[in-house]
Amino acid sequence: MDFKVADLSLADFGRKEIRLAEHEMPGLMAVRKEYAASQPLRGAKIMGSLHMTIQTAVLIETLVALGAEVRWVSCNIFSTQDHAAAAVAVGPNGTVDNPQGVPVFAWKGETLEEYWWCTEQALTWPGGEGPNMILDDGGDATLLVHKGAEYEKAGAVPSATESDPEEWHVIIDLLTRTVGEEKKWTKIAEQIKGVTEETTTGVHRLYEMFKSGTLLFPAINVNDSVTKSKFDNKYGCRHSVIDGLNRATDVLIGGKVAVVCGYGDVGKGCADALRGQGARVIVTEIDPICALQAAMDGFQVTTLDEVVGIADIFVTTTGNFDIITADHMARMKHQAIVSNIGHFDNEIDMAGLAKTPGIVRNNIKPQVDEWVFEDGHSILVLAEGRLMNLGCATGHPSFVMSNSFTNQVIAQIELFTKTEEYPIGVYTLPKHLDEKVARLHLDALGVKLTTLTKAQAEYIGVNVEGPYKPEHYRY
Ligand SMILES: O=C(Nc1ccc2nc(N3CCOCC3)sc2c1)c1ccc(CN2C(=O)C=NC2=O)cc1
Repeated sequence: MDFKVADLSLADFGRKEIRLAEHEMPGLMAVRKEYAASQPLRGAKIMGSLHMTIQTAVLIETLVALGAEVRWVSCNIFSTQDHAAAAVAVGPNGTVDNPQGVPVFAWKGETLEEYWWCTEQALTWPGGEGPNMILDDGGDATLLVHKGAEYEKAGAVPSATESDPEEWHVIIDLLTRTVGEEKKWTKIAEQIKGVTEETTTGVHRLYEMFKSGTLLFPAINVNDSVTKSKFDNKYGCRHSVIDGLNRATDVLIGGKVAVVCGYGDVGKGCADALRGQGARVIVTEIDPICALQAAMDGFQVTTLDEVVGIADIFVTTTGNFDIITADHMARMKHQAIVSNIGHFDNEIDMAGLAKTPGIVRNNIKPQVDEWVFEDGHSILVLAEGRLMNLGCATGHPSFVMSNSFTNQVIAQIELFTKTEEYPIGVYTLPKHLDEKVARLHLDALGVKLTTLTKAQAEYIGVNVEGPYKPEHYRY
């Protein structure tokens, strides 16, 4: 059994939390049942690069239940939950003294060198062969295979592009050590039937590679399934923005003024949650359609400059940068709370804040800093301006991840069993499979669907069993 985790003795704790998470991940448990007999992933050798959390452990063990061999790493050096990694390595039938689980190479707080070493380990089966499927989040596994093959083809160090990670030299060092006569990476790339990609960052990289003609195998863009991104963004953040605020500050949200910057799916979820806690929510927006939606949903919509001095809580959700500047923060109320839950870490100008004359940073506890201005007033910044639902809480809850990960399993089955239907390119799942993911979650919420009559179906031009909407439909 090859694996590398922080502490195998955490496996029992991890196993208990995996068992609880399974109850909250009905989509994954349903596909285990549906495909138990047919074993559609028999023969699949899946390398996964996705945050090694309790929820991901349920995904991994679902892939195994469908017949796959799996090797796993986390796609972020900080995101591993060590008890989840330990439980995956030991497995449901193993023991700490006799691990019988999945080879996993992940621990919280990896160095960049360790991170890429883990990725290479998970891409290398005993005997030197590689995977025939990749399950990626952010595209690092796909990147390493492509750069290795490029290196071997050119016989020279591949060039970095702007979407390549800043630790480019680490990758080159690894490749220089591993490329060779046996064309390790070329053979790995040739064996891969396809990759399924979880997030926008990885999807962007895939479209770039396809556009430049360098994509070596087909890809399914899981991110753009409605039952993935809409649920992550709206329902995941609706849950976790409150979780993050409470764990970080225990501040009473009711009666306070909360500003939500951005009214996309993330902003909609956050505004709804904060209003639910009794806050008076004010929205800022650049887009007239989103602004009109916010107004029609009963929120005041104005500029940050107008309200920066009266608000108690700020949440940025825009996916843009410098939304809250150092000047904004200097003008905020004493002990205003500033947080970001948008897609990247640069929505709050932390560098500008740190350069403010006379500013003093008091760390209150991990992920909570008080920044004291010269005039004596202070603000509380969460997670150093990074994603507060991950830094201060545990990200999206299991039920939301069940939607995302059921898309992943269905996409893996689709690409592995129907490879010939997917020439090199980047695809989204057909709508009937997106609808299938939703169907698999309805029983757990007590939903009873209504059935169209044949006449009604003909009337609106759909099949009784769906799909029910045109491709361009916006839910
Ligand atoms: O990124 C994730 N997590 C994470 C956790 C801690 C952390 N600490 C950091 N630092 C930065 C430097 O200073 C030290 C602290 S960065 C960081 C990131 C993450 C994303 C999606 C899911 C998906 N998911 C699940 O699997 C279950 N719920 C989810 O949302 C998980 C983790």
